[in-house]
Amino acid sequence: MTATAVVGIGELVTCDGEADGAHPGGPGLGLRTDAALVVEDGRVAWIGDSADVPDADHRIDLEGRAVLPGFVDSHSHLVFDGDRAAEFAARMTGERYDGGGIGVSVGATRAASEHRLRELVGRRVAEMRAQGTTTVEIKGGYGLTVDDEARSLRIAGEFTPETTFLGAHVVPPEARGDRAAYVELVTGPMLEACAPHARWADVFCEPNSPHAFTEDESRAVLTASRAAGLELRVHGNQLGPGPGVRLAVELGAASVDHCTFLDEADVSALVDAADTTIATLLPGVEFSTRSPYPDARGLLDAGVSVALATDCNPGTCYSSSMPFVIALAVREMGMTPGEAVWAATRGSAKALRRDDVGRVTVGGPADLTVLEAPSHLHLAYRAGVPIARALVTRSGGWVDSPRP
Ligand SMILES: N=CN[C@@H](CCC(=O)O)C(=O)O
Ligand SMILES: [Zn+2]
Repeated sequence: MTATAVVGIGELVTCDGEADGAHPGGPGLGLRTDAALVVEDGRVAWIGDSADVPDADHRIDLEGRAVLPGFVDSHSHLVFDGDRAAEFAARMTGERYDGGGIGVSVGATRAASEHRLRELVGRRVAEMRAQGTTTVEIKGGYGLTVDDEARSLRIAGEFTPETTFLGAHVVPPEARGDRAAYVELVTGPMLEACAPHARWADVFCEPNSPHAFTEDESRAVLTASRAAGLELRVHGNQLGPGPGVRLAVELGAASVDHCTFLDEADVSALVDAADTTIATLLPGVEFSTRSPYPDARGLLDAGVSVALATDCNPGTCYSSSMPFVIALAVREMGMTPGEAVWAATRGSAKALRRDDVGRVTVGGPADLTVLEAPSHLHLAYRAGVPIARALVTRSGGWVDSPRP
């Protein structure tokens, strides 16, 4: 067994401390200054003051830098080919997003070779890790045939155990004449082919898009997926008010993502379900679609469990950066820097029903992010500056990344 002492940590954020308001009614940021930890075979073996650190085989002196739990990005769509930058540019001059561009990515993804898709996903995952993300969820959803969805999930599974079946992303162009037949395909042969490669099932439940799925269609996909052994997550209330949040809570989904347009009943459903269903906010989407931001402040004050993720995808947010998301959460959604860090680590881990990642704890994996800065406040303060990187990672099959 090899032990590495990491000393000189100016600020250690464990997200495993006494309640301090970083999360409604839950553990707090657990801040320690002048801290050290010992890592043995990829796990945290000791946490304490730098002055008390035990002997170890190796020693890394971080010279006052801050250390956080590795970011947990619980919502991404990394398996795609094609470019939709022109769609983004059109939105910046007033075009509305309605999900129609997903068909463009579907065409390019179907046409790509397996080798190329694997390379694209690998590059995107590396980009995430270089910005401090150590756990990632990856959805399919740009294949939309039995074979193309199974292929996407097989590739995603090479990078993470958190893979999500999203055959119900949109109704593909060739199926538009018969939506019911497409839902039957998704709940039948496509689910059967994909379930062995997925932990989760998701659906784009959105009555405000002609391309996405109604409440009844979404319920059919989610209940069939649950019966096939998958756990549930939902894209809900992204483009306008709708049934997504209530459906997610009714079915005990782990997370309902976007939550941009909520009414009082949605918020109270999320408060009641705070231990089960996390509201995952994706402010990079509002940035990239020029939409109003979700009311994170109101949700936290009401007692909703909130997570943050990138939603990295070619349409609504082609950013893989959790630090960018944290900066938006602080600047645009009224979250404190501490709340935003908690939501991007422990909160996002909860959205994946993971208790091992998203916190720094003795016995847990040494999935750590180190900042080129003395405190977590700098993530929002130095927006756009690449100060975060993964230090040591083990979860999801990722390997060690070098010390800074
Ligand atoms: N809304 C559904 N899916 C993605 C967008 C996908 C796309 O436009 O390519 C999202 O989470 O925003
Ligand atoms: Zn999404």
